[in-house]
Amino acid sequence: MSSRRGYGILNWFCPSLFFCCCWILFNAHPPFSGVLVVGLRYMVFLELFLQTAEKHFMVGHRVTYYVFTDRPADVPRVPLAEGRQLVVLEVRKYARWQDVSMHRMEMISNFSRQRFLREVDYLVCVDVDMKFSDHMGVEILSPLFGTLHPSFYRAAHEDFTYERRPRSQAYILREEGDFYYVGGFFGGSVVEVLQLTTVCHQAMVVDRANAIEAVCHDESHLNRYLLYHKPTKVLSPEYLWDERMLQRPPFLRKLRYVAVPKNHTEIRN
Ligand SMILES: CC(=O)N[C@H]1[C@@H](OP(=O)(O)OP(=O)(O)OC[C@H]2O[C@@H](n3ccc(=O)[nH]c3=O)[C@H](O)[C@@H]2O)O[C@H](CO)[C@H](O)[C@@H]1O
Ligand SMILES: [Mn+2]
Repeated sequence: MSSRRGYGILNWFCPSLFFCCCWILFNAHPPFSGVLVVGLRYMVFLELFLQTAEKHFMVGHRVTYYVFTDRPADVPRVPLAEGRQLVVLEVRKYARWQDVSMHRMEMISNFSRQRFLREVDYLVCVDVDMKFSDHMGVEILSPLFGTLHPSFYRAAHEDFTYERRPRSQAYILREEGDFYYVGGFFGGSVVEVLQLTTVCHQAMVVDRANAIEAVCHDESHLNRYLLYHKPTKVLSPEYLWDERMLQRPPFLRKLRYVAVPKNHTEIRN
């Protein structure tokens, strides 16, 4: 693997307020990672996210966590290993959780152009309401990678929850589709992530103008993009799992990044 400046992970979360966060990893071959935390309620996830990332994520590499948030003062101080740093990037908030989630594409696109292109080689974009629970290293890195959604890795493509209304820019025909990718874990080189997030954001702008919102929001647009721009690596659901919703099948020996239980109604409203 050759990389000039780093790998990156982006993870985000935001509830009623807007807060987001990213990470960057710098090393001889540095990665970058990012998280979005918008809103006070999603801020409760950030500490465990950072603590477990320090334990499992790109250990031994130089990492920058970019935290996008509307509440910079509330970002927890978590001790970071040498060569790892946290950068807080202030962003605006949106009233609806769906808008917070969808606007991640716009934020990553803008910050990629403004600074990530210069600062890191790879971006990893992840949900913040999660924790790392096993090793996650440079094996995930590739020019463009997506992750199989843990609820759909065994499903037939006709049953994927793709957007099926032709009026939406995220529309996918019944007979099309390779995989159903999860919205909470994707990434790649900064150039590829810039392209992906720009296209997805523009598609959401068109949808809004046409008064339609894709069924799974940014995840629907991510799926449409990855159908026509094939990822160079597809990660198994080991890389994003939800133990509350799903029983771990015996062939999945490790769960590396798992959902932290949350009360959806309470946290989102
Ligand atoms: C694991 C998984 O399947 N994740 C996807 C799923 O999200 P979830 O159903 O897990 O939604 P969620 O509540 O985690 O929201 C997605 C993310 O947006 C951020 N956030 C959201 C609201 C808010 O007020 N503040 C805030 O910071 C935060 O980083 C959060 O993790 O569906 C969403 C779209 O419907 C996105 O595609 C998510 O990536
Ligand atoms: Mn989530």
